Amino acid sequence: MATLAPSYDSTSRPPSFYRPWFLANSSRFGKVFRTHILGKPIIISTDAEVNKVVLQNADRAFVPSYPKSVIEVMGRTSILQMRGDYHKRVHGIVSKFLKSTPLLERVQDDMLKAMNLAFSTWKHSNKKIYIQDETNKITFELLLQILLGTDPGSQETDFLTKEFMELIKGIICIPVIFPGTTLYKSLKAKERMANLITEMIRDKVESGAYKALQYFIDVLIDEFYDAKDQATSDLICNMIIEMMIPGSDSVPMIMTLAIKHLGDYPDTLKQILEENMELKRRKEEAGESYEWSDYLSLSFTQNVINETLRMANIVNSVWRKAEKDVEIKGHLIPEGWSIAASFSSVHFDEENYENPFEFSPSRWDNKGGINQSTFTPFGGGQRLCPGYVLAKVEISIFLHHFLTSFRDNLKRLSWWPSKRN
Ligand code: HEM
Repeated sequence: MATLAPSYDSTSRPPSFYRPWFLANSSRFGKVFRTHILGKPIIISTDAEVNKVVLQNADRAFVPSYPKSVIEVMGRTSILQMRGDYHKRVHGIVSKFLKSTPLLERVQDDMLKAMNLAFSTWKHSNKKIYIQDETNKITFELLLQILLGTDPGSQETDFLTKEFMELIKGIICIPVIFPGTTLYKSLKAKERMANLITEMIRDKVESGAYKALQYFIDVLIDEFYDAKDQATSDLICNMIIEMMIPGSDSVPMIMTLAIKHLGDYPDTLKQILEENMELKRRKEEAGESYEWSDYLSLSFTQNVINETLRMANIVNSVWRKAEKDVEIKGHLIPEGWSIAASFSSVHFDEENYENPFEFSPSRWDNKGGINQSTFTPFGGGQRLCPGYVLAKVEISIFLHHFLTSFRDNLKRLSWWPSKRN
């Protein structure tokens, strides 16, 4: 019989659960301090209020600043490179699509199908099941469905998944483009993905199928495609591929860590099970099927997700560059300097959270209006993550069905690492 493990085998990364001691204790060094990294002047902020000003002034005083390899892989026409009104327009299009009710309804159906398939495979497997690898597969195939409408298990899905694995290696690497280097191979993989997506765009345009506006590719064709301008097709390809980068690893990481925490804290597991079993009972008694919004109504489950987001810090800081001298709370950020707004530090700061290293979902009880400066797992301001509703819906659906349908198998969970002291 299979055992379930939360984390990873030798082919995937471990969950990003670590204690950023230095950053969490950085107030000892001052909450905003100056340093140099590779000779470049950098200001690191671990102050919630300073971070908030930085986030809210993106594009006016501060512009996003990323390593060269990220810019190469994401592309010069990436949303990260966009500024001003154009960025606002594109961010609005992405955000509207990812939050739309028809999309979330489809996500709930598709996820349920993918999870049922996974459960039946796990039940009959004798191997150890790695939750992170399994959720990676489920959510990446789902993401491809959302972006392009490709079916899980189809040739296109397998091709794009394989090439994406090569592409993602180029995100953090030595930025040298030369045959054989990681970045070169990554960009070649991106080219092969773009060729396939270009064909899909052509088919959609010729058949008019994009007019149904079902998938992200459809929305982008409708907004940007111009048959006389090849650059518009390239732009669409790039936007689709770049969406796979923030959309891929982040959601499975939170699913994995939520499950790991539930295994470590039996009282929390009991409480979340009761809440989810109650919803399942209600649905069965009324003979109703689930709506995507049902999952978000589970308040304790949302507390567990928020607490996991607080501690996991998938995006542990964002980087900006000052376009002019800016003074925040008496700290001068000179023009041309980079500033790293550290979310991890704020999330683990005792001034903001009591016993910050304790996994305690009940700290979110009755926190309807979550503090916008001390809780920023999805960033904020104009660059607030456009995928945050989708992410929360996917995580909530996963937790509900994992806990309720796969309940008898919870005892087969084998944790690594076990609870840290
Ligand atoms: C738990 C899951 C996720 C977390 C924690 C997360 C976190 C973040 C954060 C912190 C930012 C802001 C970066 C900055 O200010 O520079 C961001 C931006 C972004 N995220 Fe997410 N994200 C998640 C899931 C997703 C998903 C599922 C998608 C899409 C399918 C997505 C798409 C994006 C995009 C396109 C941006 C860039 C927005 C812009 O610059 O205007 N994210 N995300």
